[in-house]
Amino acid sequence: MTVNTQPTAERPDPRAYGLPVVRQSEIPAELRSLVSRVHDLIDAVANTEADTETLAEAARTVEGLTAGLNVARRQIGTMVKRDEDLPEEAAEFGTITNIVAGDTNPAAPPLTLHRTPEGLRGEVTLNTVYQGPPGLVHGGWIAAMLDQALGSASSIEVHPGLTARLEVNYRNPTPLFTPLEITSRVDRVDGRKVHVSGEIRAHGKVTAEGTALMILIKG
Ligand SMILES: CCCCCCCCCCCCCCCC(=O)SCCNC(=O)CCNC(=O)[C@H](O)C(C)(C)COP(=O)(O)OP(=O)(O)OC[C@H]1O[C@@H](n2cnc3c(N)ncnc32)[C@H](O)[C@@H]1OP(=O)(O)O
Repeated sequence: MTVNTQPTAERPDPRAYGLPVVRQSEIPAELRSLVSRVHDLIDAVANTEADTETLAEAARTVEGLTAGLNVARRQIGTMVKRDEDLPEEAAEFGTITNIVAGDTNPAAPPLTLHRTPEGLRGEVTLNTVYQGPPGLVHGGWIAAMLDQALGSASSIEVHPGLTARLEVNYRNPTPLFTPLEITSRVDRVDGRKVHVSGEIRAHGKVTAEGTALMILIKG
């Protein structure tokens, strides 16, 4: 997708870029169930010490399932429309396979962010699939979650944009298997430049802080 990043006052409609849009309520319960089970499967595969016969049988089964699902694939860039209760021009769009928050991505935690009077807030608990150092969240993944939270703050509060610069300060280790609170907000808007910031907290203590510059895309 080529994104034209000229100044604009109106929220862009992905359909104008030839991108299909799926409403969240249109995602079948069966697909949500499959995504959840494969999410658990990824964790099981990453950690299994099962015998080789069990592993070989699992590989054959998964290969067959993969072929069955690949008979019909979504277009790259398919978007999901969130906040369905909001008018079209105020709704948030995101790619349906987004690695941090995608509704249909079994590798995503997923992180769901909600509006608060201060900005956005979400909670997520990560397992060893997201592990870097022993028992801790991978630093790249911390950056990815902050990027998502900061980008969403711009997208929801101002206008969608692309990350031009992201800085992360790792203040304390971010633990696995612990509810993480993620917050973000818009600090300043300067034309097409949106300055955003956010934090990740565990047990109320900041583990990572992020600041970013988002450049607004044209609608
Ligand atoms: C289609 C439907 C849409 C729906 C959509 C929904 C999206 C829903 C989002 C959800 C949340 C996602 C969260 C994940 C967000 C990512 O992961 S985005 C992916 C990672 N980022 C990228 O791939 C961006 C790659 N970089 C680029 O494409 C281009 O450099 C940029 C950022 C678009 C800017 O290029 P440009 O549009 O040509 O802008 P340019 O004229 O160079 O600069 C404009 C201004 O910004 C300044 N600037 C630009 N870059 C920088 C920088 N790095 N440092 C400082 N200043 C800078 C310039 O100096 C200029 O300032 P002024 O002269 O106006 O004072």
